[in-house]
Amino acid sequence: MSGHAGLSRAPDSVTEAVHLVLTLSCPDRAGIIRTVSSFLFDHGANVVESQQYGDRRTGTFFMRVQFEAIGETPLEAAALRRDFTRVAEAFGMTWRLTDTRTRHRVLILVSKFGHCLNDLLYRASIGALDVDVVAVVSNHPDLRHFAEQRDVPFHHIPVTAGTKPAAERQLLDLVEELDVDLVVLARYMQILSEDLCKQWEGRAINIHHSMLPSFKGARPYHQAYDRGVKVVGATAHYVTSDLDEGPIIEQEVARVDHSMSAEQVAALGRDTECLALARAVRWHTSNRVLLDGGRTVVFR
Ligand SMILES: Nc1nc2c(c(=O)[nH]1)N[C@@H](CN(C=O)c1ccc(C(=O)N[C@@H](CCC(=O)O)C(=O)O)cc1)CN2
Repeated sequence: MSGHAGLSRAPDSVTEAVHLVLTLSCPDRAGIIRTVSSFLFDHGANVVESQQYGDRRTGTFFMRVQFEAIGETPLEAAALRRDFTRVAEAFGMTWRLTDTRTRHRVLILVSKFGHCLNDLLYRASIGALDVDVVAVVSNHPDLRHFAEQRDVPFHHIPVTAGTKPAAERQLLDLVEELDVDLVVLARYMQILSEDLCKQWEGRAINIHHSMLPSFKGARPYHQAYDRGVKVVGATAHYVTSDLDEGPIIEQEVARVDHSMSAEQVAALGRDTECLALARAVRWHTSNRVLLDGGRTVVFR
């Protein structure tokens, strides 16, 4: 999994508009926006989109700037990165510079429920998600056809209590071998170890089938149905070692009522899972999600 703060892969086309994206966070102070915009102008860049947010709670400033070259002279990402390092150091910034033409390599983890997998594969196949799904991995064989019918390699890595460490080693090796940028847990029903969560920090997204923090853990739809909820929903969040506690990226809900069966409630919930997860993957792979402690800032 490429973890450096730069371009993860040389883009495969020079015909698209070259848009670079700079994301940053730092202690808030006056002059950040002026400094960044002057830097970009001085380096021949024209800003096409800029969003920023100052978190009064933590005194942290967040910014996402998307920019292109002014005129015909192409932008030099390496030179921009070298020169921006000085600016970043002066402001104590955590930052990343990426190219919108670089496609994230995504590995999808599933168990036996295939609705999110199918939705992600379809969206990727029609370009609604600008990602390359390089593999599907499951602890069960059931969903092999979903992957292979879309020409995506399927790897069956069974997991039992006794084999979990070896299975995670296999998974880690596959992620490294395929140079995966993002792991998506699309109803993967295995708890990842603390070590795996550390290695994939900020690069693994899970869909939980409830509106967290409500109904954590197992069988959340049944918990919600028994509680008599009037909305059912799903939460896409980054994976951490604290189950279902990772920073929330997106949530979606659907209205339910007393006349619906548990299966009807679950069916509506599954639709919200697909929506929440697809949005989270889209925003993450567009570098629109920034970590703000245990929360996120999403420049949608
Ligand atoms: N370290 C983390 N791992 C996982 C997370 C997470 O947030 N942190 N999210 C889960 C998904 N999930 C709920 O959304 C979930 C999955 C599995 C379990 C669970 O109890 N699994 C059992 C095995 C169950 C089985 O074999 O069918 C276990 O792993 O012992 C609870 C919640 C994905 N992983």
